[in-house]
Amino acid sequence: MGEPWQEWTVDDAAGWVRAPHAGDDKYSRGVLGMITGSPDYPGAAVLGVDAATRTGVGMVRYIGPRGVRAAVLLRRPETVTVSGRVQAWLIGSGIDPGRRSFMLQGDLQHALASRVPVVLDAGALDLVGTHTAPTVITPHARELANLLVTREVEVTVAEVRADPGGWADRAARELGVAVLLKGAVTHIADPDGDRYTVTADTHWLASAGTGDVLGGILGALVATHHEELALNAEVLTRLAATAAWIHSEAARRASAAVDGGPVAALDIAEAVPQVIGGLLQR
Ligand SMILES: NC(=O)C1=CN([C@@H]2O[C@H](COP(=O)(O)OP(=O)(O)OC[C@H]3O[C@@H](n4cnc5c(N)ncnc54)[C@H](OP(=O)(O)O)[C@@H]3O)[C@@H](O)[C@H]2O)[C@@H](O)CC1
Ligand SMILES: Nc1ncnc2c1ncn2[C@@H]1O[C@H](COP(=O)(O)OP(=O)(O)O)[C@@H](O)[C@H]1O
Repeated sequence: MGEPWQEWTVDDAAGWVRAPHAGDDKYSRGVLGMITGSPDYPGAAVLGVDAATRTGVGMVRYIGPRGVRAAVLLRRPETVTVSGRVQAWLIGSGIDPGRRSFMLQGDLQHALASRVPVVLDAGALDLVGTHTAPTVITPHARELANLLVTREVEVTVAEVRADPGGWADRAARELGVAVLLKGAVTHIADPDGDRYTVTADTHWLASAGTGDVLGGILGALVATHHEELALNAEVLTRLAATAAWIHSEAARRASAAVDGGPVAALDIAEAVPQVIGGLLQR
């Protein structure tokens, strides 16, 4: 038996955000490398880069096809689109695993050989287990069921939806990585038995691209905590829970700003700095 599930609170989240200090520069704060988006899904890259930038990372290095780079730069001109050293990778949002170009395969191999912590999302979930760096995966129920089936664990989407905690936990043990299973209640588990939940405050979150925003928030938190992660890889689950909490709270604030009305993915990214400001004041 692992630990009981613990709902991640505002005070828990406040322990995992930090403001830069006088001695910092963009590199010491952490650089997030992102291999996301594709000609079919350029928006996923734009959403993830915007969310990561607004979470307060030192630099985002975006690696992707020319047209997607242009879209990213139009929204976030501070993004650097040349390769270089990074402290963490976010890989897979908006990538079709069945349509990886030769160039993309090379970029993926290079990223996964670099041994810095990795967030694997959407079209990169199949890469779990191909590298040794600390890893957190961010599937929704269908993606988790598909991934487990490829690893010879018989499970259906309906079964994952009926027992998300049990399957997040099982996946963490089977795959040997931290798992953030998305849903109205997000379950975060790791192979050592850490288990956290984040219960979404608003169901407006159930719309296209909000998962890409969550990936950006998490990637930024992982990059900015690279020093702690180098000492203790278990920190990944706490960063994942914090990312889910910030995401939920940003959606709540964005909806509250329109009297409880609908929010779209970019609205959530735009609310992130205020959420982080509030956490820093605690
Ligand atoms: N702006 C962007 O760039 C965005 C990019 N995104 C990126 O897209 C990629 C794919 O992610 P995803 O989670 O959407 O796809 P996936 O897990 O393959 O599920 C497909 C399943 O859905 C079902 N289905 C489809 N239509 C349906 C319908 N009308 N009503 C009911 N069911 C329907 C379909 O069922 P079928 O039609 O086969 O019966 C199939 O089972 C991923 O890389 C992500 O990052 C997204 O974040 C969005 C914003
Ligand atoms: N019914 C719901 N209520 C609240 N949050 C939800 C609900 N359904 C999904 N979410 C959240 O919305 C996000 C959807 O992410 P994802 O499924 O990856 O979508 P996309 O691929 O379109 O970005 C996740 O953060 C998930 O936890």
